Amino acid sequence: MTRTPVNVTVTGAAGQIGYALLFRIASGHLLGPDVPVRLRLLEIPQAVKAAEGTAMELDDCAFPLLSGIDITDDAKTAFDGVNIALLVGARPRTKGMERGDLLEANGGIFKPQGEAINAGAADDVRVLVVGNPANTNALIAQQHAPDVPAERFTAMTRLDHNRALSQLAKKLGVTVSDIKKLTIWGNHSATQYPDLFHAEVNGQVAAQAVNDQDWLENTFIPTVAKRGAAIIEARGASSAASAANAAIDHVYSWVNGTPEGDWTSAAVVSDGSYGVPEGLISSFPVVAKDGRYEIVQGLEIDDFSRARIDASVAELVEERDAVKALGLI
Ligand SMILES: NC(=O)C1=CN([C@@H]2O[C@H](COP(=O)(O)OP(=O)(O)OC[C@H]3O[C@@H](n4cnc5c(N)ncnc54)[C@H](O)[C@@H]3O)[C@@H](O)[C@H]2O)C=CC1
Ligand SMILES: O=C([O-])CC(=O)C(=O)O
Repeated sequence: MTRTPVNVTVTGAAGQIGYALLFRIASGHLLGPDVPVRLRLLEIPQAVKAAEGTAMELDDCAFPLLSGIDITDDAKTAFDGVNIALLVGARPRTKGMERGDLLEANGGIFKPQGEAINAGAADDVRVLVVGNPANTNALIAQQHAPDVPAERFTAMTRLDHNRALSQLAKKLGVTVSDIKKLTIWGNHSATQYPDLFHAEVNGQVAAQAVNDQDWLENTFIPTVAKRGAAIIEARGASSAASAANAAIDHVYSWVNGTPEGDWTSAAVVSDGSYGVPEGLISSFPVVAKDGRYEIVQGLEIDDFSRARIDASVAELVEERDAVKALGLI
């Protein structure tokens, strides 16, 4: 293998998503079957030993594409020369914690990580934030990386997108490959809006193919939007393998492009499209071309969709204002 390895940094590497993610990165699913990778694992000091255990297992897989693993508890070291940064580690909400406390605790993580990316990342760095609240954590990191083009900071709504594909495919008795142009709008939270009015199923508008407004409004949207909580309820732990899978999908699409005639969903920095305030990191329909995510333009938004997009964006504005008030951005 003569190609220079791509430096991939994973934060929260010893966590449950990290465990589901690292083996797939090392086996070539993140970037492609001919791209060697070098892994950097960032953890808090107490979890470095567990990350070392995962690294031992990665060694034991003898992945031909894995050219090395470094483990550190220092953000500067972790992001030095990084090409792909997967920010998974975050402070989970614990009992009695208010939303503001959670935002503040995560500010303490994503501010220094943004600064470290600004200081040392490779010119082509691409950042995906998975750790919740993902959109606002991405905003905090992005705001502390002024030398990195803002478009390189994204947050993950691909899991919501994949969840919506599966729910719709089941309802219509089709396969997920029959569905195109599905969109998740807004925040990765229960206010998100999975949109079937622009989606197509074998060429027909998905909402028409469903032809059941009650299902769309009272079953489909809440099932997708509250799926994270349903998984926690069923599994006793939050989504891990499906979240890792979505992170792989997000980066793979970003680097390798979305198929002609289709798009996907990602939370990207708003340029003001669809009335989403400029600078917010909000989910949109996006195509990936030449290594860039671009917001799909020109979709007509009816009143039903408008109200739901606006509600989710309003929540993002609130989160942004809260982290601003805390001095985190
Ligand atoms: N955007 C999305 O669709 C989804 C997001 N998530 C979020 O992903 C995050 C990770 O989930 P899990 O892996 O299940 O959590 P986990 O608790 O199993 O692992 C998190 C890891 O992050 C580490 N960590 C904490 N602070 C860190 C720091 N400053 N630097 C580096 N590492 C740090 C912890 O030591 C821990 O090992 C959570 O915030 C979760 O809510 C989960 C599922 C889907
Ligand atoms: O809901 C959670 O805490 C985890 C999450 O983000 C998801 O599964 O979508």
